[in-house]
Amino acid sequence: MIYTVTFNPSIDYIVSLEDFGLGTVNRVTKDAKYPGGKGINVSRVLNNLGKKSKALGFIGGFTGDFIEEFLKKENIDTHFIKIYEDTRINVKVKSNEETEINGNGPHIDDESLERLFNKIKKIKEDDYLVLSGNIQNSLPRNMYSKIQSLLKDKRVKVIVDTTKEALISTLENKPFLIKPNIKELEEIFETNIETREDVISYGKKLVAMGAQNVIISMGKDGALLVNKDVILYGEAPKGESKNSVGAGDSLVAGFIYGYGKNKNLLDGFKWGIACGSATAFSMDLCERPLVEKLLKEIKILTL
Ligand SMILES: Nc1ncnc2c1ncn2[C@@H]1O[C@H](COP(=O)(O)OP(=O)(O)OP(=O)(O)O)[C@@H](O)[C@H]1O
Ligand SMILES: O=P(O)(O)OC[C@@]1(O)O[C@H](CO)[C@@H](O)[C@@H]1O
Repeated sequence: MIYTVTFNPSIDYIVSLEDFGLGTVNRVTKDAKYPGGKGINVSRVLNNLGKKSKALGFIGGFTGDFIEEFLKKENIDTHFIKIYEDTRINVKVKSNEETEINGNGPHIDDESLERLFNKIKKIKEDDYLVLSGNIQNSLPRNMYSKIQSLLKDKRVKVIVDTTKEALISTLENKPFLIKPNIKELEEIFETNIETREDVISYGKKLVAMGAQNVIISMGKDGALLVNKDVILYGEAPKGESKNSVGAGDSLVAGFIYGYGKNKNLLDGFKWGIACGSATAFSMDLCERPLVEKLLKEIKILTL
């Protein structure tokens, strides 16, 4: 079974405008609301590919209800812990450029946390666990590392997609996969990344620090996969970008789906890039027919 954990889900309120002006009233031409948060996006893409997962995390208030009902309608298995405060709303402005405004999110009390830990302890050998997205500021930065420790005696494949200390603290427990984008890689190493060689060299450092596999996603420039044996580069297909929100989560979902078929990294990488790009070319998260079409165009090079 694949479990996704979203500590800080959101309603993603997506607004399209002709020109976005600061300090003035902006009128939208189109808007939409989707359940968001990185783990939830992974569960939704897996579902679109025809693969079941269980979505775990914390939701609260009317915004939390919206998310749960939306996911139930899509037939996604949810096991959320209900908390007192409202789930956040993240605003995504699509105009000449994309601008995102992400909320802080609600407080998580100790009892709710304990309830999540108890669910996670039940995860079995050979299951997958996706720990994705921001953890509320009131919680310790090593929260994902603590969760890994709950499973240390089981061979669970842990996938981590988050930022800075929260990500770094998971490396000593040897996650199966981490997926920083370039900006996140720059933040981790407090540096500017200019060339593909830079990306590879920082990817190798993350492997030396404990990650079994590192996929660095690079938007329209595709992605690099680095582990102790190989360096693979996957070119992204060309197309009109409609939405980059969730492209990285789609890559993670595609990877798990493709890898899970024959435990083959190359297949995982191809499916990952196809799903990421299919989401970039869609208004919502990717659907299987476009993913299958793009899959035929993906070229992987061994560097
Ligand atoms: N404009 C684009 N054209 C083609 N493919 C794209 C484009 N943007 C993203 N992709 C695909 O999606 C993958 C993930 O994208 P990206 O690097 O933007 O992830 P991310 O920054 O983690 O996204 P997010 O945080 O919004 O989920 C890329 O590796 C690529 O395959
Ligand atoms: O604030 P976080 O947890 O870092 O990111 C949250 C978020 O931007 O990530 C998803 C896209 O990856 C969106 O659905 C959601 O709004």
